[in-house]
Amino acid sequence: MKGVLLVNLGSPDSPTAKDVKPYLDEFLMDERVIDVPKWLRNILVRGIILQTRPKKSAEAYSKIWWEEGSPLIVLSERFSEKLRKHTQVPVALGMRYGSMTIKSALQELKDKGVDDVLLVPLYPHYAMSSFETVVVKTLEVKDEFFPGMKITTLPAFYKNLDYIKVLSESIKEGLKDFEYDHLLFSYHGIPERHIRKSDPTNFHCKIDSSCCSTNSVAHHTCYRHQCYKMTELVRNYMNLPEEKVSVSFQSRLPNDPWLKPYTDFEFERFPKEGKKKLAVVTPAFVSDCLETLEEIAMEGKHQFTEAGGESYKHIPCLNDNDAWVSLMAQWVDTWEKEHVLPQT
Ligand SMILES: C=CC1=C(C)c2cc3[nH]c(cc4nc(cc5[nH]c(cc1n2)c(C)c5CCC(=O)O)C(CCC(=O)O)=C4C)c(C)c3C=C
Ligand SMILES: [Fe+2]
Ligand SMILES: [Fe+2]
Repeated sequence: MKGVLLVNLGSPDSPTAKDVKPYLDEFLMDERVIDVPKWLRNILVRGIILQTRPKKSAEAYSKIWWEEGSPLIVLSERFSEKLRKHTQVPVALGMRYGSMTIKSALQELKDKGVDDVLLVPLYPHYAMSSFETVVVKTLEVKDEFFPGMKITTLPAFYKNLDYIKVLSESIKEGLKDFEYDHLLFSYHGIPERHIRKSDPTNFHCKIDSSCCSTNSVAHHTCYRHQCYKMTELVRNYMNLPEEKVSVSFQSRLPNDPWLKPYTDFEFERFPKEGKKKLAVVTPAFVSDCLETLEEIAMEGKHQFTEAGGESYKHIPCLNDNDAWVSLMAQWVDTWEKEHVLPQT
């Protein structure tokens, strides 16, 4: 029998340093997130980052935490609940890190008689630190605890035209009562090194202005290409002029070069260039989370207005948007009945 496993990133159990620390430990000790030899990762994460970050992160989480819990978890649960109403196929939700594990979600499916699973990493783009680590972890859990299960993965859907339509329509809705002179697509950043590591040709991705727009097999795993492609497709769908839209990358850790331009630098730059009414969309995330609600909606607004900006709006992620739920249900049903995955 077929079933669906949705997997998102995860959150700490509460916005306290005590709960944030083990969560960040699991997250940052992932070899696909901090991709250095284990002994060095130990020093960097446990010896340096975890000495100070949990307190700082807990303060940030406190600002966005809801009565029902972490926004990312609550919104992912709302999405799963709605999806269950739209499809006959059993749906379970797990998180890559934290206490809502992939193992318990697979167990939930197994208890319902499921042995053929569609794995849906809740990320529109491929990156080794997001999409790939979900796939690898799920296969590890399956091999160890559910060896009889079959797992099929839904590919990254960043350029699926139905998804582009749903995303664009939700952006249009978010912009309805807001006059803007620039629309910024702020994607989660990754270290530049990750792009080179994920390049199967070993030479295509130079992270210059041209590689991501020159056709290559590398694009299947090039996060940067996929972010620019998604932006272009949304811009075309919305019929916006090229100069009214741009891309940036947010949320970096110190010491490494990460994908540029950096979102916080753009917030400082835009007002000086006369872009004083800014709308920001965060399409690397399907659900609002710390990175959108605190870093963009709160901190970003502060940075932009301090730099001379006049008006600012963060457009929410798709969350449990009805059209998004229906599209996922359509993908699930097509896979269940026709064994076909969506075109990407
Ligand atoms: C090396 C560090 C990190 C990489 C690489 C990275 C990639 C990456 N992350 C997401 C999605 C999310 N990240 C979130 C929080 C978050 N991310 C990092 C570090 C890396 N992410 C940290 C340290 C944190 C924790 C918060 C903090 O201390 O600042 C979240 C939000 C989680 C929540 O509970 O709300 C999401 C979502 C993607 C998609 C990605 C690669 C493309
Ligand atoms: Fe992250
Ligand atoms: Fe590229």
